[in-house]
Amino acid sequence: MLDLTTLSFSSVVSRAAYCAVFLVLALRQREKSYLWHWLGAILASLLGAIMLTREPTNLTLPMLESMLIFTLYMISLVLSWSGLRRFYGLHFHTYAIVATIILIVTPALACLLGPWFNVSKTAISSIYFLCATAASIMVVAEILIARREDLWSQIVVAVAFSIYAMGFAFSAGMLILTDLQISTETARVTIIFDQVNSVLVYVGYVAMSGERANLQLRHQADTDALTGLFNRRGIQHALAKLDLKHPESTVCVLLGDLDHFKKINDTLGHEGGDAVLKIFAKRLKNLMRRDDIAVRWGGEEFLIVLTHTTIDEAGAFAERLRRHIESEPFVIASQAINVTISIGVAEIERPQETFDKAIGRADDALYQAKHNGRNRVCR
Ligand SMILES: Nc1nc2c(ncn2[C@@H]2O[C@H](COP(=O)(O)OP(=O)(O)OP(=O)(O)O)[C@@H](O)[C@H]2O)c(=O)[nH]1
Repeated sequence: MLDLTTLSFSSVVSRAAYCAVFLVLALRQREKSYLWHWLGAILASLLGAIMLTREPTNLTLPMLESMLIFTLYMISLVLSWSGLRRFYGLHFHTYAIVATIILIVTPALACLLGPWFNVSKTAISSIYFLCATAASIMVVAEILIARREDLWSQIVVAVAFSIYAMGFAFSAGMLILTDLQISTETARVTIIFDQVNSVLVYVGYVAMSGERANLQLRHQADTDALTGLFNRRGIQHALAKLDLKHPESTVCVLLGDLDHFKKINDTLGHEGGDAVLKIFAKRLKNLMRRDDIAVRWGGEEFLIVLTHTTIDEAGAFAERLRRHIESEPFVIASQAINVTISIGVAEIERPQETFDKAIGRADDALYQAKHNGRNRVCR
């Protein structure tokens, strides 16, 4: 069986190692403020763990040292929470700041004032455990209730803090309701529990950061930087996500090409042409439903995939888009420019026809539209 000193020592060493990892991460990505919060959280708990190596049950320590340890652990929990808020890009409301200050200060005040009012060390510890429970619940709520991002790794952190919350609540309950004294055995279990759980938390943070960076990279690789629409690579991923399993569901493709774009470039310059492309993409997105897919297919050519849409509905959509572009001039650097679009429409003959073939037919229809005088829709 491992003795308390060895367990406390390993707790300090593992926290020191995580500090080193987070320091490197934070220094490499200084703009990511959440990494600094989490580094602070680990540092505070490292200092707390160092202080506890002297007396892991924290019962015979002088009150001032106990106060410091409780404060450090509360700071660590609060920084975990604030780091999460920064991670999700959220600001701190005044009520949340007040709540966190209360959580940090309460156990410290209990340590300071407790002896004056003959409050036992056990009761003071239970106040700390109650505050720690509240802080852990705040972290879990931040992740689970808000569900701001679809990251699997955040579930690891939420589970770890749920276990912390239950552990803290259990400890507070035991201290309040029973005569339980913090024995060597209790301290041993607590340190092992904390050791395992803290690994889940810190590895979870690193995984959250990595998972999000991965998703962002994939998003960038799939997206056209100028318009924010999918690029040719992205459509493969977008199509894979679509529910096309039902053979009855009709899918249509539209291929649109802005008319005389070369002239627009000649008039406004390349940057002006870029601005036209951006505005067009914005207007297109405003007309689309959630499941529709828009792709920048080439320079001024756009592919639109409409699911659960018949060819008549797709034709009507194309006509609506054409009129919307024609009717409202594009304003570029205070200059109003009339823009028109030609669109070819085709329905994918499912299940035998491939997307490429249907796009080929939409391209033929687009050619027809250009050939017939532009600013029109052809099937
Ligand atoms: N500003 C800008 N221009 C682009 C971009 N990609 C392609 N172009 C320009 O778009 C123009 C396309 O010209 P064309 O293919 O001749 O077609 P068009 O002038 O639109 O004529 P029609 O399609 O026949 O109506 C070319 O001048 C390209 O340089 C881009 O990302 N930004």
